[in-house]
Amino acid sequence: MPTGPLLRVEGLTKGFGGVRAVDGVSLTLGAGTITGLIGPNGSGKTTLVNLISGLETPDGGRVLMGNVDLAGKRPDRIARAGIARTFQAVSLPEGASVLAAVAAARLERDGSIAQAEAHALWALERLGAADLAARPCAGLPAALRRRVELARALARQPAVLLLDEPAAGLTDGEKAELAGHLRAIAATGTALLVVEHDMGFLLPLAGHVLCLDQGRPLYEGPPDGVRNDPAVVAAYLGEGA
Ligand SMILES: Nc1ncnc2c1ncn2[C@@H]1O[C@H](COP(=O)(O)OP(=O)(O)OP(=O)(O)O)[C@@H](O)[C@H]1O
Repeated sequence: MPTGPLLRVEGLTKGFGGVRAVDGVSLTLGAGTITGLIGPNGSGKTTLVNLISGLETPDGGRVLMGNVDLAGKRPDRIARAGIARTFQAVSLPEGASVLAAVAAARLERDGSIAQAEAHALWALERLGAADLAARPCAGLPAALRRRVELARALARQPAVLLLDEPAAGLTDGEKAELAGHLRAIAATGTALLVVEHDMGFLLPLAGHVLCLDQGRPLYEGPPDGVRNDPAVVAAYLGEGA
C-alpha cells in the first residue's frame, strides 16, 4: 500500500461577508488513511471540502498535491489532479441508467464509451452494486443513490476522495456495509476525508479526526480522544446536541 502525504492543506481561509467560515485550517491526508472531519452545524466542514475541491475560492492558504498548489483552481482542474468528492445532497442524471451515470464520470478521461463503462462496472463491483447497472437512476432508494454517487467518484480512481456525510439517511446495516467499502478503498492507497455527524459510524472508521468550531481547528488527533476532549464537548453542548 502506498504511504506518505498525498494532500496538504495549509492555512486555508474563507469568509462570507462577516462570517469566517474556514479560518486558518491545515490538514494532511496520507495515502491509505481515513480522516474524519467533524464539528457542530455551521462550523465550516462543507466549506472546507468546497475549498479543496474548487467549488469555492479561498481567501488564503494552499492546497498542495505534491508541489502543485491547487488553491483557487477550477473544479475540473482539481478533479484531473486526482481529487474526487461526493455531496450531502445526491444529484444524479435521473434519465440515465446507473451504468451510464457512473460511466459519464469517466467519459472525459476514457476515449470511448466502452472503456468508460468498463471502469464504471469496476467501480460498481467494488461497492457491491454491479446488479444496479441496468436500473434507471430515477426511483432508486436513497441508500442506493448514495452508492451510485460514490461509484461515480470512485470510477475516477482518485488519489484523494472527499465524502460529505456519506452515511446520512442509511440504516445501521447499510452504514456497516459502507464502512467496509470505505476501508477497502483506503486499503488501495486512496486518502479519504469523511465529513460526518454520526460518531458511531465515523470514530471506528477514522484513523485521525479534525474537529472544527466556527471555522477553526478545535481538536486534531486520534478518534479515541474526541469524546472526552473538553473543548469538543463544550462546542457540541453549546449546539444543544
Ligand atoms: N455560500 C455561502 N454564503 C454565505 N455563507 C455561507 C456560505 N456557505 C457557508 N456559509 C456559512 O459559513 C459557515 C460554515 O458553513 P458550512 O456549511 O461550511 O458548515 P458545516 O460545518 O458544513 O455545517 P453542517 O454540519 O450544518 O453541514 C456557516 O456560518 C454558513 O452559514
